[in-house]
Amino acid sequence: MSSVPFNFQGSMAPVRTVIVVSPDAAVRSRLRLLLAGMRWSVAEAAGGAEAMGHLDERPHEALLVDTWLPDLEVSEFSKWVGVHFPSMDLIHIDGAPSSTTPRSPRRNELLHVLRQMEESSVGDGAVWRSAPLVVPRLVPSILPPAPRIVVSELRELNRVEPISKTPIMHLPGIVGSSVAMRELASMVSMVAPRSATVLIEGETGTGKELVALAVHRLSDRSSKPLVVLNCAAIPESLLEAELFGHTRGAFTGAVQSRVGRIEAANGGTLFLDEIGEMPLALQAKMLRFLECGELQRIGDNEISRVDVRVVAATHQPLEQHAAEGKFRLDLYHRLAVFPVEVPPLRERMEDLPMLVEHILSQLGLRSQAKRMGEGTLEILCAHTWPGNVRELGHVLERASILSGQSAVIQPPDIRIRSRSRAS
Ligand SMILES: Nc1ncnc2c1ncn2[C@@H]1O[C@H](COP(=O)(O)OP(=O)(O)OP(=O)(O)O)[C@@H](O)[C@H]1O
Repeated sequence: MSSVPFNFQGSMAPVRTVIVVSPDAAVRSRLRLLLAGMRWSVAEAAGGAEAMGHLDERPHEALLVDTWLPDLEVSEFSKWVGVHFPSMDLIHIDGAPSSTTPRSPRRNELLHVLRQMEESSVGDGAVWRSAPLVVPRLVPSILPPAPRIVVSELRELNRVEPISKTPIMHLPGIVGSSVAMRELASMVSMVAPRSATVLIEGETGTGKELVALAVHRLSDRSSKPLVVLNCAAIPESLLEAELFGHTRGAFTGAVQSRVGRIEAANGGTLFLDEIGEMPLALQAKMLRFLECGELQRIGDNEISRVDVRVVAATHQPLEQHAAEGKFRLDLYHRLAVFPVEVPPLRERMEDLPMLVEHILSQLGLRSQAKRMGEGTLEILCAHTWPGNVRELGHVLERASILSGQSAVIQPPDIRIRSRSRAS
């Protein structure tokens, strides 16, 4: 097959789009180069969830998927692709056929690129296929030529918490395969298709917002709006109008009538972040809405009905606050129809390597892609992460800046504020 050179001047824009899904940046970048030379426009994803994000943004013609993904079972992911994008070609990166997808004329072109890559790698003695970086013992004989994470460190981590054989449930955008995260994923997958109210509890930075997003995206409301309201970010005096809307002249400054967030979410999901910050008086009105689905704008005599699923999140001990009278107990019970707890990072440190991979690949979209040098994961593992995944993201972003032009983050680049260091 002849390859059509890619014209960088733009007269021959890339017309075919493919997502390369592999946890191995070297595999991704080699495929990107080869495919770009054949006029494929290539998007990269380090895992299944990231690939799903790309697919959500716009359709692609094909997916090249590695033999192992950090966040999803390849079979689960392939099944998901088959259901949601039945006309898209999915090819496993080792060239194995996929029974779930059709054979397009361009499939041969992609297989040709894979063969080219294999041949060029064999020439220099390297094995190109991506090895499962985080679970090296599953495929001990295949290691990538330049692993970004030192395998011995990963073995240590794997010893702490063996990877469960339970299939990984899919939570879009959420990385993790620890037992706790699998349990969370299974709970979310079960409740998402229902209309039950969900209360997401967990420390700051654990990913509660991502879980709320997953509940919406995995529900049959996903094509309808997801409206987010952070109860802590809006002054108490404005919160009621923001939620319920108002008529013109309902209060000083209400120069025109306005739809509230609840109404804006009709048919979809309303995510109330930091629900613990909602004033008590408004909690009573919220409870009434949750009980009967009826809505009355401020200043309006009319009552309307809306179909809104409510998902709330809090980092506060809401049950305790309810017992102390700081939060309405009846509202707590109404919200906590289905409570889910997002575990703190320190209780699922086995997720840390794949979170690091994920965050570095995200940072790599904005600037130079980096990998972790020897000894760096040990430093990260010694910390207790009070700010959880958000803190990890900040530490890695700082490390990435401090590493300058180098593609490798070294131990001195990792600066964790001593105030929050593990004792
Ligand atoms: N499991 C995860 N996989 C990938 N990214 C994650 C994960 N958990 C958290 N993050 C990232 O960490 C950051 C914080 O997550 P998020 O805002 O969802 O946390 P939160 O629990 O809602 O925090 P807060 O209580 O402070 O609002 C985000 O950038 C998010 O993308």
